[in-house]
Amino acid sequence: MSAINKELNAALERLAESEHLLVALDFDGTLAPFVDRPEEARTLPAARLAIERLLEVSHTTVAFVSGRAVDSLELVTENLPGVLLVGSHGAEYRFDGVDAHPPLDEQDTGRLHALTAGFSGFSDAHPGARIERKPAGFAVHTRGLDPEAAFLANDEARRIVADVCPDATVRDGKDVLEFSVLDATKGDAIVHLRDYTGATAVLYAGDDVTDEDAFAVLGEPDLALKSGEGPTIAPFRVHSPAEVAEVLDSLGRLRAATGR
Ligand SMILES: O=P(O)(O)OC[C@H]1O[C@H](O[C@H]2O[C@H](CO)[C@@H](O)[C@H](O)[C@H]2O)[C@H](O)[C@@H](O)[C@@H]1O
Repeated sequence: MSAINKELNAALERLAESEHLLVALDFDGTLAPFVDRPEEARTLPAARLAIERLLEVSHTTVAFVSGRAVDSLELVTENLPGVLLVGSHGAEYRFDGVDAHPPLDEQDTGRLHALTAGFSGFSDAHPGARIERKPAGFAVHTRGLDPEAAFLANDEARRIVADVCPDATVRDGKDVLEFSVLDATKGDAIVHLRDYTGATAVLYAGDDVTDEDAFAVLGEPDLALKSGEGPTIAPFRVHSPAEVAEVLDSLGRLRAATGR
């Protein structure tokens, strides 16, 4: 059965007619199924093919908007030329080969050092919990741990941060707890991307709580698509990265059929 119902199909048809379309996509859980080791995640082949087709259509821009550091995002998305990259939940940009790094001032740098020092013995105390470093913070991964070990790791991580950097931005994700000295959001990223590309309409697809910030800045000409379970303000929902790929494929075909 198709993931695209009548209402979603009508919304895609409308979107395909827009003058300049921005297709902005979260990565983990949206384009790529979850795996235990973040560096091993990859875009589903069907999604990659659909994105490559969208990239061939004129007046169409594709962007990946992720919580990952931009280097990690580029690695796991296997360097698709022409795609704009946003990392660290909106704090890092790599557009057309040009990087904009987080503007860490002296105070932020001090807070980042305090966080790093605070977590120095963490991995030894919590075997199996993995630390992923990012330019403005890091993530504590607990995927694969038994629930009690995950609870203890998260509990201690929160306690350390409350002690050494109480005003850090804390994000609770899917088997991951993240800390950052910056507070950029994916909503900021969409505002910036819309401005940079001159897009007249945006499709944003995402699966996690941080994607709600992106959905929140979408308006009448746009389309918000939630992937998977959980509460959302997005009016449309599909159930898996495979279904996101189906939507992207359909959008690409509709857009190409407009003669662009
Ligand atoms: O905004 P996203 O692109 O969805 O990134 C959110 C976080 O995704 C990654 O972690 C998640 O995916 C991992 C690989 O499948 C999985 O092992 C982990 O449990 C998930 O939480 C990434 O490693 C984080 O840095 C991102 O912030």
